[in-house]
Amino acid sequence: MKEPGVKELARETYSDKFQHMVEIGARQAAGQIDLALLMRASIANNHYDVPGQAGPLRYQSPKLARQVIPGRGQGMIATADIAQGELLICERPLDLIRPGDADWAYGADLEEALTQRLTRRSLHEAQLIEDVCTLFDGEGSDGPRWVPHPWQPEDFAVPMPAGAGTPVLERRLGRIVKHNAHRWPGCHPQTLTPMPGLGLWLVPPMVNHALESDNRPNTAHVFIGDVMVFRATVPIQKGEEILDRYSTPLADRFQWTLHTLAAHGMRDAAYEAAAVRWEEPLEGLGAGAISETTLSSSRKLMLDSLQRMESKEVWINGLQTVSRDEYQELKERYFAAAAETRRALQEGERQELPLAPPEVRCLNLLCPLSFHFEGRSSCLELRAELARRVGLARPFHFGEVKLWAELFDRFRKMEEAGATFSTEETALRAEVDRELARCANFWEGVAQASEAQLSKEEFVLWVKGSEGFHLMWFSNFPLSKFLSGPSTAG
Ligand SMILES: C[S@@+](CC[C@H](N)C(=O)[O-])C[C@H]1O[C@@H](n2cnc3c(N)ncnc32)[C@H](O)[C@@H]1O
Repeated sequence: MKEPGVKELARETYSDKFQHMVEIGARQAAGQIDLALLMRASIANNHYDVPGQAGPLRYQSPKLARQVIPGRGQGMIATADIAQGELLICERPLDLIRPGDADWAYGADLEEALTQRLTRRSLHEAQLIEDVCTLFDGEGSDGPRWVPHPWQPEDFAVPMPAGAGTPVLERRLGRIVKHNAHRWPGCHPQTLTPMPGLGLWLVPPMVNHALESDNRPNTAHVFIGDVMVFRATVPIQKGEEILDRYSTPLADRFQWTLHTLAAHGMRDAAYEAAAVRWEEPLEGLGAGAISETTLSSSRKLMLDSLQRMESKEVWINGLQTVSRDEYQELKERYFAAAAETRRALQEGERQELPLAPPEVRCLNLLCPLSFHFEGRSSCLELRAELARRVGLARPFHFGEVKLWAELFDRFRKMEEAGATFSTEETALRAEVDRELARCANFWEGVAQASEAQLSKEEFVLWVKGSEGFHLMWFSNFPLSKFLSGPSTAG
């Protein structure tokens, strides 16, 4: 008689639910993960996590392999060509500290709290600690560095990791957390105030950081509840390294990124040189790279105008400290500099950052100023410009997704409140719809909108639940003022 396979055995022996789990497991092992289902499940669970029935979720594409990369420890290499949009990693955390947990507190040292948790768990969870100890601990030797005690027949429990419960293991776990833990974008369920957590995943930390000299990252990630998902943002050829970036394209100071890198023991000469070019001091980092090039004249003009505006401390002293002429000048100079960047990107030149922190500051400042001087239409346009620039710099990054989703939400709320739209606003709304659909199709994993399972509204609900909308002035500007504010005439 033929031995039953796992599925048959499950069907005959266990409940329907167990069989369902086995089938989900089989599908997920092959990468057939229903991302729309996960997004819906995460919405239903208040974005906290996805229910266990959604599957075991430790998927790593068979086209990825760990390899030693000179100067970088280990990294992930493509062992076959990968198409844009392919799912690379989909995984639940090994551990995650979230708001509401006993050891979470606003402003608490979450790295320390996570280390303490892992130390406690190391006393009785050998598999967990074996997994954790495959991660980079900052000391340079490659590969797994934990050896279990050999099991003896007289042992009455599973083998404990060598050194479990000792300060030596605790210190090592601390180093592993420092180098591999990931900020988790949580928010208060009612107020949507950001309340980040900190987690440790197994496969995502194998992805190294793309330095400026590496070209742009070829992957991006999002969180669906507690699940971390990576997709290829461009086609990746066999042999290429999979690279993300440990920094946000929305950083409005070079320092942000430089400190993130420093925390990882890394420096990026090209990025430091860009900071020098854009006249930001490299505080606390010692001598940085010397920039051999200077800013192009259009960027220099934009920077001069921005610095003049910033010296007025507009965020403290109010928008009225800026004259209409000064506003117009900054806007024109921004668009002249941006046109140069777009041209260079189209021609494949990479002399300047695709989005520099002063440009982010400039757009963040122009957004309220445009409302003040020109009205709603212009303000929406400048917010969309930020989304476009983030999309150019880091396509499909969650920052881009969030900006389009927020604009979609804003337009919908304006419509619900009875707003009528100008011709420009109608055209902009169509662009927002298209861009949001592009982002949603990418993360849901469908080729075109007609195959999507989630409506745009559901997608936005998922995006909003993960961290909320909270980026600068626009996010906090009340809808009512947008309905009754300055007319769209200049
Ligand atoms: C999350 S781990 C990445 C995997 C790690 N390379 C390994 O061997 O397991 C992060 C650490 O990898 C190293 N790393 C990542 N990207 C790098 C890069 N572009 N250049 C040098 N080191 C890098 C840094 O030491 C960083 O703290």
